Amino acid sequence: MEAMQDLNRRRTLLHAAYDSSTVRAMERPLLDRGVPLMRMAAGAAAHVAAQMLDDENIDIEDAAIVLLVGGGDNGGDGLYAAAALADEGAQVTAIAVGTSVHEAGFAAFVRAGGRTLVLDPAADIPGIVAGFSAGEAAERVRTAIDIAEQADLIIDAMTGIGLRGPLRGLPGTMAALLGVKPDENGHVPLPDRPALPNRENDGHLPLVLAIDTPSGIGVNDGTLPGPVIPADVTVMFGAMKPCAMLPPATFACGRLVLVDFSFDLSDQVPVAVAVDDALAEQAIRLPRVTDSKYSRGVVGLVTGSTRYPGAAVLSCEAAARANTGMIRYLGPERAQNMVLAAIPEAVIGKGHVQSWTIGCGAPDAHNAEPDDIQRATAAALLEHYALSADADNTQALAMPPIVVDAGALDMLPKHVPAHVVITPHAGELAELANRLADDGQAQRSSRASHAGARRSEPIAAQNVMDEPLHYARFAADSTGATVLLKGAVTMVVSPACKYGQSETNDAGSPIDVSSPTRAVAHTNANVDTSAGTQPVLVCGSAPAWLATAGAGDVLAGLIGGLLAGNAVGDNGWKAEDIARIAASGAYVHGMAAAIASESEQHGWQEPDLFGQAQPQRFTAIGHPIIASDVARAIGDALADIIA
Ligand SMILES: NC(=O)C1=CN([C@@H]2O[C@H](COP(=O)(O)OP(=O)(O)OC[C@H]3O[C@@H](n4cnc5c(N)ncnc54)[C@H](O)[C@@H]3O)[C@@H](O)[C@H]2O)[C@@H](O)CC1
Ligand SMILES: Nc1ncnc2c1ncn2[C@@H]1O[C@H](COP(=O)(O)OP(=O)(O)O)[C@@H](O)[C@H]1O
Repeated sequence: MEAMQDLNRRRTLLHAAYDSSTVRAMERPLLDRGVPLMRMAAGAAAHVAAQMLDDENIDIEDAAIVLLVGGGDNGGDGLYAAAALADEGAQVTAIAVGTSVHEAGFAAFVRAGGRTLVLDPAADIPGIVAGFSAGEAAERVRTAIDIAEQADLIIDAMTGIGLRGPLRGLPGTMAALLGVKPDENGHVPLPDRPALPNRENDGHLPLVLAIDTPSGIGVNDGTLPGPVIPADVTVMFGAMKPCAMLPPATFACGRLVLVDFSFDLSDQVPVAVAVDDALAEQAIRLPRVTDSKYSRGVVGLVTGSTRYPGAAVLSCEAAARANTGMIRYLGPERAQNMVLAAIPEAVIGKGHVQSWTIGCGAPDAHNAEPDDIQRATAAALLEHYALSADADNTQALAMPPIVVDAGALDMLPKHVPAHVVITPHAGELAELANRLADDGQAQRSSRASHAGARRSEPIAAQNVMDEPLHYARFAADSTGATVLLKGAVTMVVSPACKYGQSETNDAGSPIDVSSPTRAVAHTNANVDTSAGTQPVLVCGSAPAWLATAGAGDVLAGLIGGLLAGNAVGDNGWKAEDIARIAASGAYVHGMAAAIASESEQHGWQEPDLFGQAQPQRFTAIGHPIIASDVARAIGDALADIIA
C-alpha cells in the first residue's frame, strides 16, 4: 500500500507542474517546521554543478565559475552552492546584479574564499564599498561579461519564482548580453542547436546551470517574456514549475534535475501534466473476448483530396492501426483507389461510425474549388456539431467525437462541444485565432500587450509559437473545442482547463476568459466542462525527426482511432476524457516516431530525480523517417505502452 503510494507520488512529481503560488504554499509547512530548504537546495545545486564540470572533464580545482546572484532567496541558494564549490577548490566569482544579497549566504560565500563583483552603484552589501560612478558601473558590466564568457560554468541565480514580468535593470542587461533577448517583434530566439538525447550539451562553454528556473523565464506560462540565459541544466526545487514543461520555456531549461523536498502533493492542482505510459495506457481499449469489429470502434475519415490523396492514405492507415475494428473512408475516387491499394481493409462509403477524422489534406477556403466535394462533406458534418445558446443542442452533443484537422479548421462552427478536437499546428492556430478575433469572439491579447503595445496586425505563426498556451487556451475558450496544438512539445487544452480560468499570465496581464461556449455547454448536462481545474496536457515523446510532411495526417487518424475505441455510448463525453485521449494520441504518435527513427531524443524528457541512482542516459540520435514509417510503427508503440 505504502509502496504504491510512493510510486504514485513519484509519478506525480516527475510529470506534474505547479504554479509558483502553489509551490510556495507547499514549502510553507516545511519552512515552519524549520526544514533547511535553502541548504538542501544549495547542496543539490553544488553537486549538479560539480557533475556538469566532471562530464566535461574539467577538474573542480581548475574550474572558473561565475555566479550571477540576485537579491532574493534564489540568490541565497546560489551563494551557498557557490560557497560549497569554492570550498572544493573552484575559483568562484559572484557577480551581484541587485542592490542586496542574501546576507547569510553571502557571508558563507566570502568565508569560502569567493570573490565578488558588484554591478549596482546603489548596492548595500555588508563589507562591500559601492557608490561608484556611472562610468565605472558600465566598465564593471563589461568586466562581468568578460569574466562570465571565459568561465567554465555560469550559475544563474538572479531570479526564480519571485520574478515579476520580464527581467529588467542589471539582471536584464546581463541576461541580454550573455544569453538571448527579444527582437523587435518581441520574439526571443533560442540558440539553434541540434536536438540531442537528454538535451545534452553539444560541447559549448561556458556551461550554464540555472538555479530553480532560468532567470527571466515565464515561470507559470512557459513564455520567454524578455532576456534569458538558456541553461544546459536546470536544478529545480520541490516540484516542477510549468516553465519546465511548456514550450518555448522548456527548451531554455535544458536537462532538468528535480530536488524532492517531500512536498505533500496530494491535494494540489497542477497547471500542466506530461503524458506518460500510464496515462496513455488508459486510452488503449484492450480487446474483449466477445468483441466484434464494430464493438472495437469504427472510424469515419473525410480526408485527402484529389490534390493531396496521400493524406487520405496516411490518416486511414493510422486510424486502421490505432486499435480499431474498422475504418470507413469518404473521398474522391483517386484518393479512394490509393487508400484501397495501401489498406485493403478500408471500407469505402458511409455507415455507422464511433468517431470522425476530417480535413487532413483537404483544401482550405483559399485553395479549394467552389464545388470541392471534401469541403462540402466536411462542412455538412461539422454543421451537426454547432452549438447555439437558444437552440436544442441534443443532436450536437450526441454526435460521435470528431478530429478536425488542416483544411477543415476554417469550417469549424463558432461554438462546439468539447468532443470536437481540433489539431492545428502554429500556423493553423494563428489563422483560427485571427478568425475568432475578427468575429469578436475573444481578444487578440498577446505578447504585444506586455510589450506595452496592442497588436493590430494579424496574429502570425511565430506569435503562437511564442505564447502557445495563451493561443491554445484562447481557441478552446472561444470555441469550446478541445485544442491540440502540435509542436516539438504538443499541448492539449480542454475548455475546462485550469488556465482557462486563471487570473493573470506571467506578464501580469489579465487572461481573457470570455467564453460564451462555456455558458452554452453548461446548459447541456451531456458534456461536462464544469471541472474547471483541468491541467494542460503536454506531450514531448516525439523525436525531432517527426517534423516531416504528412506526420500531422498520421496523428489525426490515430486520435480518431483512439476515440472510436473509447466510444462511451449514451453517457456523454467528459471534456477531460477527450483531452486525455487526444493527448494520448500525441504520445503514441511520438513513441511510434521514436521507434521508427530508432531515436532516444524526445521533445521533453522527464527530470532526473536528484540523489537517485545514476540517472538513465540515452545516446541514440536515430535517423530520418517519413510519415508512413510512423503510421507503420503505431502497433509497436501501442504494444510498448500496454506491456
Ligand atoms: N521559500 C524558500 O525558503 C525557498 C526558496 N527557494 C528559492 O527561492 C526562490 C524564490 O525566492 P524569492 O521569493 O526571494 O524570489 P527570487 O529570488 O526568485 O526573486 C526575487 C529577486 O528577483 C528580483 N526581481 C524580480 N523580478 C524581477 C525582474 N523582472 N527584473 C529584475 N529583477 C527582478 C527581485 O528584485 C528580487 O531581488 C525560489 O525560486 C528558489 O530558488 C529555495 O531556497 C527553497 C526554499
Ligand atoms: N521539432 C519537433 N520535434 C518533434 N515533433 C515535432 C517537431 N515539429 C513538429 N513535430 C510534430 O510533427 C507533426 C507535424 O504535423 P503537421 O505540421 O500537421 O504536418 P503535416 O501537415 O505535413 O502533416 C506534429 O505531430 C508535430 O507535433
